[in-house]
Amino acid sequence: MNLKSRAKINLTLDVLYKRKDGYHEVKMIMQEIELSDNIVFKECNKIEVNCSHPFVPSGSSNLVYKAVELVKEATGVDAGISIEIEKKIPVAAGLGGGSSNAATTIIGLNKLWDLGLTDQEMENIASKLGADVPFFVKGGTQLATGIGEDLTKLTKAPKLWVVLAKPNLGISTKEVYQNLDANKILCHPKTDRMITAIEKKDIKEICTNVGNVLESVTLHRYSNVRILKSKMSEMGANSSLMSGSGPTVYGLCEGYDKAIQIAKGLGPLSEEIFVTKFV
Ligand SMILES: C[C@@](CO)(OP(=O)(O)O)[C@H](O)COP(=O)(O)OP(=O)(O)OC[C@H]1O[C@@H](n2ccc(N)nc2=O)[C@H](O)[C@@H]1O
Ligand SMILES: Nc1ncnc2c1ncn2[C@@H]1O[C@H](COP(=O)(O)OP(=O)(O)O)[C@@H](O)[C@H]1O
Repeated sequence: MNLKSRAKINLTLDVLYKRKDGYHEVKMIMQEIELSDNIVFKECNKIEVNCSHPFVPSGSSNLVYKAVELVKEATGVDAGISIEIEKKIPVAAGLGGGSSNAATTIIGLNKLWDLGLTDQEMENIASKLGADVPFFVKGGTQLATGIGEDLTKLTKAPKLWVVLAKPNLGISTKEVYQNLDANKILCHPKTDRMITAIEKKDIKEICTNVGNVLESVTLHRYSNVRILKSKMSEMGANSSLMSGSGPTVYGLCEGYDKAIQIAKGLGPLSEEIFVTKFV
């Protein structure tokens, strides 16, 4: 069996405060995009996870392996599986690639092993793997609160094209959060306005209200992320923003031709550029 494992971007990402457990209380709107990895499931008598990408581990430290173990633990199934991850989503990029692979694994095993798990049960398993993992069980457009695991499905957002540019550096989410002072955030995104804009399918308002407080950490440290963001806007994207903890920057466009034109213009500045769209 083959399943697509799609990436996400954060249309908004607000941090409300740092919690006692060290995590940050967030309020963010996540959007699933078409860019995807391919996950291949094959019958096997033990757990095997392979990925040929140089920065993604094979074997037991891959999030997918951990997802298989958790599904087995939660359901009592005694079976093996061989999983191959064909990577296209840039790694450590703010696009949730590993989280998506883990959620797709839970969904895949639910089908293959005929487990009858509900979405809620799959989200509960997913939340043990990482803050971003539960989002990918249902995908689409969702409001995420808590550390990212309290989810509310929103109306499907209107179709927008997305130009992604990933600078040649990997970013640790943990480090970005550690370098954020939640008490000194000057400008919080207007999440509620974004929700209304999505409900009304108001593209202009959606593009006006994108915002990510983690930009204050990553843009400050890396000039190439700053440059990519301003170039996207200069070249005519309706808006541009860093996704998650970065360093990927995205530009939103109403038309495919504009998105392609921007992607071509960014060529010399970034090795990994994709044109994709909202799911
Ligand atoms: C920033 C976001 C936005 O969507 O995405 P990415 O940039 O990773 O794609 C997420 O909050 C990332 O979610 P995820 O990547 O699953 O995070 P986890 O593995 O659970 O946590 C990694 C580390 O980030 C910090 N962390 C994570 C989530 C959160 N709400 N507060 C935190 O402080 C913690 O230090 C944790 O040890
Ligand atoms: N299946 C996986 N796909 C991608 N990265 C993985 C996977 N399993 C473990 N990792 C590790 O998780 C880290 C974060 O990767 P990723 O999920 O792509 O980040 P982000 O959420 O910032 O886009 C990487 O350094 C990688 O080594």
